[in-house]
Amino acid sequence: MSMLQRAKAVADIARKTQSSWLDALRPSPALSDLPSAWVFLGPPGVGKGTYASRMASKLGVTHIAAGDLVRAQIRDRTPQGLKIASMVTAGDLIPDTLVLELLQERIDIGRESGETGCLLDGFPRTLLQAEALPSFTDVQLAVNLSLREEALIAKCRGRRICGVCNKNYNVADIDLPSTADEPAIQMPPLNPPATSSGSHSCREHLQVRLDDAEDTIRHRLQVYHAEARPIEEYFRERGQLLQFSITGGIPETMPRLESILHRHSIALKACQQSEQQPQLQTKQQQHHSQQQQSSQSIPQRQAAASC
Ligand SMILES: Nc1ncnc2c1ncn2[C@@H]1O[C@H](COP(=O)(O)OP(=O)(O)O)[C@@H](O)[C@H]1O
Repeated sequence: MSMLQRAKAVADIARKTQSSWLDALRPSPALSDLPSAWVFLGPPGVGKGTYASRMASKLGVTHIAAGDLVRAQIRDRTPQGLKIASMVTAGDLIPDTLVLELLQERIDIGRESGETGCLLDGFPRTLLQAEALPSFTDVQLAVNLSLREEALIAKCRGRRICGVCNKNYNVADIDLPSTADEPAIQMPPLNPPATSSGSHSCREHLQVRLDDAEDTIRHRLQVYHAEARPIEEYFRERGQLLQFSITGGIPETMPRLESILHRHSIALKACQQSEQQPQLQTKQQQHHSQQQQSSQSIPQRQAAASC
């Protein structure tokens, strides 16, 4: 085999391995005709949008950010947008009925264009929203991101958005030592590229969100803490809650998140398959699978619990 042939063979194997890895990672096909969904929970500034959007583009599924749907209404000065602008600027939540309407509309448009799965971020934010979610998506997993409070505030203050393409950047350079109860955190800034990629240079269009003023950030965190517990409980009771603590920047966090989601997805798919053939499982097999479950990781056990 020539050097070139060998290189091609290696590249082929790498491509196949990568695509089967991605296939396993993708949200499972929904059991109903609703789109399957993973939701990304967590406080303002934790990086829900960053990780959900990167994960979605990696998996080829849609990323839907509730905050973007809300801001589009304000930007387009729709009747709803005019009603909610001051609530958003003050850091308050907008009414459940309105956010549910916006999400339902977005999911319907996606279904018409053939979308079968999505990663949601910034939704649900109240228990009522969590309870309403199964009427329009097949929720399979809730990834609950967490990060030290000082880092959350620094990240919200450092957030910059490109006014042209809506891409998120962050100028905060976070380096917090560990404390008795908290891990050290190191997060370098995420600056826009120095050169323009395509039609514009993000560097020239960076904007600060009105609700990223320090007082408003603290208020948003209070609002988050007031609503978060019951939502986490809701998903925990269903075996769908996956806790994920962030301690570093994107290059360190993304592979860790991918690998935990990968394990979770495999377990969930195995679970769905066994659900489709429950009658084939003998008592002996059940005993064997119980033994295996006790050595699974937390997400695998959660997935098993949810099936
Ligand atoms: N699910 C939701 N329910 C109610 N209000 C929402 C929801 N999602 C977004 N909003 C409104 O949009 C604002 C911005 O949301 P988002 O972009 O997700 O920011 P962050 O997660 O940084 O607070 C929120 O402070 C709130 O006013």
